[in-house]
Amino acid sequence: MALMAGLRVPARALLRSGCWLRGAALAGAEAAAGLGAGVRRFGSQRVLVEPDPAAGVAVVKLKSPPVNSLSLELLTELVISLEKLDNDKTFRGIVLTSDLCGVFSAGLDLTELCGRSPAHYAEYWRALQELWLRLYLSGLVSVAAVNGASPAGGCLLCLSCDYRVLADSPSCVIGPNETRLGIVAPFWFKDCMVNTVGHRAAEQALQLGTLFPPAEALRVGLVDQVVPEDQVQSTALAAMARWLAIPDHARQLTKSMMRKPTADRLAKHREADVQSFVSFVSRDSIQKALQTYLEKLKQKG
Ligand SMILES: CC/C=C\CCC/C=C/C(=O)SCCNC(=O)CCNC(=O)[C@H](O)C(C)(C)COP(=O)(O)OP(=O)(O)OC[C@H]1O[C@@H](n2cnc3c(N)ncnc32)[C@H](O)[C@@H]1OP(=O)(O)O
Repeated sequence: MALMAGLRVPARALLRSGCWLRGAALAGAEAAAGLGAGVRRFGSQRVLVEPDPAAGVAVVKLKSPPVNSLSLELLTELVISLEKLDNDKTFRGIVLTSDLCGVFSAGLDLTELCGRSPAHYAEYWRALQELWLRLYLSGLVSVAAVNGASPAGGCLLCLSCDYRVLADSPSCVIGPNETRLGIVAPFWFKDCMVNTVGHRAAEQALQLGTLFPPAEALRVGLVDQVVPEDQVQSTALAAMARWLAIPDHARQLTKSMMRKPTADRLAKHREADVQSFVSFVSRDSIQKALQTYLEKLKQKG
């Protein structure tokens, strides 16, 4: 304990990243899923990809301790992994999950949004747009296995998938809490919310910055299933099997028909959206609000 207190961040990071206590159970689950025997993991420093070529499915795990906040590096690595999987005919589906315990993704990395240059904000926002467009329009079936808290940008990742399974734990809150930070979700995040939960529920959640506990997230339709924590990945894989039973071409054309009009609203005006973000985030009042929020988070930790 004293050692862990002395090495606060690394110890927490290790606990989360390794999920030490669950290591043996996970190894067993991997073996049961057919991983390990001749099947190679790939990916990058922050994104672990566990392929199951026989099933045509890859489990994509975010592993950027301590909280999988969406840094420029994580966004870039995730786009690269998704592009690779999208272009590999072996794969028909991905399960997106977290390799950390208790957190799916803390959303945008606030250190990317504070005290940086306009050029940096623009580069960061382009990377976020790129990730959203790639995930939202992916021809692969995407199932989010949400095994931890998923505020704001974390929620956006989940909403961009085709199906969401959330762990039934009080810490596994999900929702668009931006206004609570004094910031505003982009219109394409708003559109995703509306498309998922309907206009009235989206309006309330976005204005109030609601973080839904699991039962409420299920009730409002933000997630499709809530299951015990240790069943999130297996439930996501079972859901995946149902989606993969549909012929790809018909499902993909239908997905595109449903999603392209939403994606096009951004795709056709990407640069204007970048400039609007840069001017918003550069305001003194927004910088102050973000700094204050980040300091509160650090004090809490
Ligand atoms: C101007 C922008 C305009 C529009 C953009 C709108 C679109 C999207 C916006 C966003 O996504 S904003 C980010 C919103 N995210 C949050 O509000 C989540 C904040 N974090 C938390 O609530 C918690 O950290 C947690 C995810 C529930 C995990 O809690 P836990 O107790 O497990 O960890 P702890 O709080 O101690 O954090 C550990 C460590 O990580 C740092 N941290 C947390 N979140 C972020 C983050 N989003 N960005 C950067 N850093 C983050 C936290 O400060 C701690 O750091 P420390 O170890 O140095 O103390």
